[in-house]
Amino acid sequence: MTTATTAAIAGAPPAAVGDAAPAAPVALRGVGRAFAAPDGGTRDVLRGVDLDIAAGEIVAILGPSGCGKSTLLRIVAGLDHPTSGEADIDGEPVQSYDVRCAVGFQEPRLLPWRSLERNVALGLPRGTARRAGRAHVARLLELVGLAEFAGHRPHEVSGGMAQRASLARALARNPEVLLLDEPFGALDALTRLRMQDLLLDVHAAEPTTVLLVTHDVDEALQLADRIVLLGSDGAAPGADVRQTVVVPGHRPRDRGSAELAELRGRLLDGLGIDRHGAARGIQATTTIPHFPY
Ligand SMILES: Nc1ncnc2c1ncn2[C@@H]1O[C@H](COP(=O)(O)OP(=O)(O)OP(=O)(O)O)[C@@H](O)[C@H]1O
Repeated sequence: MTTATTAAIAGAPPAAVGDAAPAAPVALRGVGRAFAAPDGGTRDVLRGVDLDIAAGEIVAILGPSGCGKSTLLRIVAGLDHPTSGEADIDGEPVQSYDVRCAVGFQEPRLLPWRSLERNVALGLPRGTARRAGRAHVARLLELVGLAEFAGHRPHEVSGGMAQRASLARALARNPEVLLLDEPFGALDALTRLRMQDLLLDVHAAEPTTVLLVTHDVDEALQLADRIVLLGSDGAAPGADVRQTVVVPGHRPRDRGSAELAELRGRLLDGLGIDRHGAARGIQATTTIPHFPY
């Protein structure tokens, strides 16, 4: 067990700020989640999800819209709870609002009246000494290329810069597990590519475990060690792991490689998307269709 985990469980002070980010393995064992349905019954969204993520691994989750990707991420973060099964981090069950995790969303969710620097500082573990906290925030702003904009407020910077500040805020916690829910989904195509490269730089500097939900097959191929396809077998309601794909090659990968293009095709097939479009009246695209309940 890492120092930070021990601290979280025992209520002891967190690991010193500025330590290399720890990384912990994540295990999902038979995770199911049902929600109340309008007819008074329940509706299975996830069922029997089994997944092991190694410490420091980047795993991308792909699946049709509404299949339960965000729900799975929330369960790992302790923001939601499974109806069956369990989620563990470093062999210990996830707790409510688990302090071992940090979550990044599609929108930066920065406080508009605070400077970027003070927004990033919000992510520091409770009880961080002021001077150590300042130094850590400065290092993170440097890492995400915002050192010169530390004093700017969110409305004074671009959407991509705000999202970088949001990533720095998530990292400020020194998370063992970084959970990213479509973190670049709202950005323009070019900024999105830059952010993907930045995430790889950040991961090289702070090799934490990353679980990334994305709708973008190419993004998953560029960033992940493994891609997990969530979906339903059609026989029973609810989604589980349909396929796990190891992405070949070292990061950063050649976005134009034939090997990745072939894998992209296979993933699109797995998602039920016709890559040539016309045959089934669907546009060939990397955008993923809605989950059929
Ligand atoms: N708190 C809740 N109460 C009831 N239903 C919920 C709740 N949270 C999620 N759901 C339902 O669970 C299903 C899965 O939602 P979730 O957001 O996890 O899917 P997703 O795969 O992330 O979707 P998308 O790709 O569109 O973001 C949806 O049908 C959603 O309406």
